[in-house]
Amino acid sequence: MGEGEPDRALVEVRDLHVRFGEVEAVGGVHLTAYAGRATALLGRNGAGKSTTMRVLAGVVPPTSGSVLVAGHDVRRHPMAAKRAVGYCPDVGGLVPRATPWEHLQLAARLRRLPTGWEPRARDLLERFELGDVAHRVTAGFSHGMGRRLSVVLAALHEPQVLLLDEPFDGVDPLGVEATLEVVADARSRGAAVLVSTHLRELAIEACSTVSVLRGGAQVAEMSALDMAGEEGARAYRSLLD
Ligand SMILES: Nc1ncnc2c1ncn2[C@@H]1O[C@H](COP(=O)(O)OP(=O)(O)OP(=O)(O)O)[C@@H](O)[C@H]1O
Repeated sequence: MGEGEPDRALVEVRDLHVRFGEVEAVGGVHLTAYAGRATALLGRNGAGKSTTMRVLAGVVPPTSGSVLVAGHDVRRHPMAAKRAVGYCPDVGGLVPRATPWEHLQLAARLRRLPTGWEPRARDLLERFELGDVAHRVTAGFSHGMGRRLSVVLAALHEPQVLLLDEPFDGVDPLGVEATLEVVADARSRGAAVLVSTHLRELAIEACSTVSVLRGGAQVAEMSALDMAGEEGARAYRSLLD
């Protein structure tokens, strides 16, 4: 892709505020995510992680602040920003009456992927152990199967910016491993990855940087290694109170 040079910022969020009526969901987030790196968003329920992700995915507009995705302002150039992103939402996003293969076909059409995307799609389905259910409607899928398919759909077009909101939630160890591989692959081809999760240990495994949100604002940004072990757990706990 050629975007792999180190230290190239692919996500630049400055003083992001998002209001829903009386509720301030995000109140001053600053965040930079770089090519070839993965950043974890950690924080308690309601800290503003998913809302921040939704703004980056172009699903929710920012109330104020500046948000650049792959150099595109999400307000002024929403389509260009969206094209750069692959997004696994925390909930929803799947059509119950459609099969995984139909989801992939639709994603390929919407993304205008050139012919020849099918082998990668099949490979992703196999890696996430969804090959056997590729032609079964998703209505009967377990929560973890739905999570795995959402990661596959986010990764299919090899986006410059990969946004994974709670990708490990309810996912079994093989699914976790496949997700970690998708994160590693994205990093190695020069994408920036953002992972929102409650699982500190997996955040450390998947990411090099951790950003901690509290009450809609960022309260810390640190190396993932500083979050490791008992000392890291204590440091994280102290940021949540
Ligand atoms: N559409 C909405 N309308 C009203 N309030 C909202 C909306 N979306 C989010 N909020 C509120 O904004 C705050 C931040 O929510 P958000 O989902 O971003 O948090 P989160 O860190 O992802 O939480 P969790 O870990 O529980 O997923 C919460 O108080 C939530 O109730």
